[in-house]
Amino acid sequence: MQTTNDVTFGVTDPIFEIRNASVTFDMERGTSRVMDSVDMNIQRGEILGVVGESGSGKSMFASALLDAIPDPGQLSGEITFRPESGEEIELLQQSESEIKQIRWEEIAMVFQGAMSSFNPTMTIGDHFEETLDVHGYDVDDGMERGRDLLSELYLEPEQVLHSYPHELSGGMQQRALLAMSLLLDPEVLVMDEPTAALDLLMQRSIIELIRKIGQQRDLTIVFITHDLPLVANLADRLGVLYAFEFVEVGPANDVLTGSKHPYTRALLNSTPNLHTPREEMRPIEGKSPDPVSVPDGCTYHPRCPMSDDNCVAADPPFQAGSGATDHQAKCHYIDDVNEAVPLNLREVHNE
Ligand SMILES: Nc1ncnc2c1ncn2[C@@H]1O[C@H](COP(=O)(O)OP(=O)(O)OP(=O)(O)O)[C@@H](O)[C@H]1O
Repeated sequence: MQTTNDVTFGVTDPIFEIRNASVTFDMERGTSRVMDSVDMNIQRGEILGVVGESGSGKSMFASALLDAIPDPGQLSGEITFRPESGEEIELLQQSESEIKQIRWEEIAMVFQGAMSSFNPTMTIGDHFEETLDVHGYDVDDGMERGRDLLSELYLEPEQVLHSYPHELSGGMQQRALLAMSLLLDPEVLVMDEPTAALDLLMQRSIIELIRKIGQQRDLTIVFITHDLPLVANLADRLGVLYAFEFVEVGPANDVLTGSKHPYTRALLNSTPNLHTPREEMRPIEGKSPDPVSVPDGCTYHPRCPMSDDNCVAADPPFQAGSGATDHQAKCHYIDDVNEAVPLNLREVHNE
């Protein structure tokens, strides 16, 4: 068994290095720790899929990458952003105005439900112009770029720019938001459930567009979802969140076909095949932990069929087993997991 403190996860050119990042909220009933000492490296140009159940901390992770945790949450630790050119930036040491500049210009974010990101009284064109203007970009050049982006996303530029958000379908709104997020040519796109409100067909077509645009523009994409089948066909690497921390990280194919953590395997087993619509996925047994009182030792032990006294007593470090260190899981028993939690997926592949 290879225990490793190597939390680079084999990433050779990190655009983000996240170390010991935690988010806490002081609540009446105690401190709620909704991100728990997270270490993660993100490779420049990759698509990192972040998956986990509802409430596992996915949105907190997304917000942390922009130092945009909602008040009164407290974000601590180190988040180093290494742009392609220029000096590395310690995100948590930037002033509010410096962070505002980095957001959209370097790191853009697309959330679920485009409607909440658009002002209903402004046309899409007004939004584009305002974004360019606020960031001091040349509006004419920027609008030209905006038109190109809309075309690349199979939208009719003039029609969309002159429309109010409610005049567009959900899929068109989400693509217009995607174009707006790329208007200032960011290096990183953080997407938090960007397709959740759309029907399956539209989700698939937007995923294809995200993949194409990411490749063309050397974008680094962090794609956050509770929908494993959706991200399985998109991500280069997967990070699986459970109880506010990553429990497994690795190349997407390795995680999908040879997952090392019993939680990931339960998640995969709740997905009959990776092309199944979400309606057919089964929830996994047990309840996810309350962030005010996460279990001692391995946080998954109350739900884990493999757990023993050791799991109650000691929080496992990341382990690579006999495999490469780019695929690791936080479990004491990664060498036994194949037998203890067999995968029942009929079809697992990452196209
Ligand atoms: N403003 C807040 N104050 C206190 N706790 C919060 C706040 N926002 C979220 N949380 C808690 O933080 C934890 C993680 O939430 P987060 O939204 O990151 O989960 P998630 O995995 O994105 O879930 P979902 O898939 O449902 O969006 C949850 O327990 C949630 O209740």
